[in-house]
Amino acid sequence: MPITPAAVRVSALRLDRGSRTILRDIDLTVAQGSVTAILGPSGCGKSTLLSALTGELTPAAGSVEVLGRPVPQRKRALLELRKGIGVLLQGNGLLTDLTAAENVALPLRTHTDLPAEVIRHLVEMKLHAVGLRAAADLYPRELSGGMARRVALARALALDPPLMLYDEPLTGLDPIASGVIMSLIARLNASLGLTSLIVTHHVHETLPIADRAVVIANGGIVFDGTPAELETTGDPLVRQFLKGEPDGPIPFDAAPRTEAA
Ligand SMILES: Nc1ncnc2c1ncn2[C@@H]1O[C@H](COP(=O)(O)OP(=O)(O)OP(=O)(O)O)[C@@H](O)[C@H]1O
Repeated sequence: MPITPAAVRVSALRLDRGSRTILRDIDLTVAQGSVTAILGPSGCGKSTLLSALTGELTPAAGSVEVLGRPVPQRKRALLELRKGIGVLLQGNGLLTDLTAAENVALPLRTHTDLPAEVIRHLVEMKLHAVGLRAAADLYPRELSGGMARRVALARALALDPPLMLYDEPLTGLDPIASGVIMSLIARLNASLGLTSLIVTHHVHETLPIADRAVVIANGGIVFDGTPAELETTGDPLVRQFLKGEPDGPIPFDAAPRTEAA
């Protein structure tokens, strides 16, 4: 059987912010084609882990490989790698004076030399993929929260990245819009052959579409398994997180603080 390279391979990783160690001893291999939920209490370092994958944050120790190669330090090589990573942030980041179509076209205009007609066609395809072809000429202020998130998703997909990173994709959305976004993430992952990492607090909305759940707490990975294993784990720390209980092994009112070595 051919061995498929991992989409992400993190080994003995330590990430510091200033003099503080946020995460240590992180080992994580993400199979191509999978959907992984990265869960954990506020401030545990989920977004920090994503910053190491995009090369925004340089590891204090250990290694990070994305799409089969080490995350480079050099700016040019990093920009090249980032074209292969689609990022959807909770703030959407849509430019308010551009229409939905113009927002989706932006990465294509910036990073390719494609003729305007081809870009127009690609933008139509991306908006169609998120069910918003009819909204092409609307401005962000004319979109609902869920629609704006879908436009941002279409824009993140503009350059056909094989890896998608979602940072809190459901923040600010009502349950119906949340359901639409989650099923869209699952459908796009399957139909476009992507690999998706979803950082989220929304455990119950995310687990149904995830192949794997990783829980981060107290500076490291405290659970790594299938959603079914997560639901039945007896680990008190993980159970406390799942039930949202304030008292237990996770200090919910404070991020883990360990001084860098
Ligand atoms: N740019 C930064 N500079 C300094 N400290 C930072 C920076 N970004 C994050 N931190 C700190 O790193 C820790 C982890 O933050 P991070 O945003 O990764 O957590 P998170 O798990 O994604 O939290 P949340 O779920 O609330 O978004 C926090 O204590 C935060 O204050």
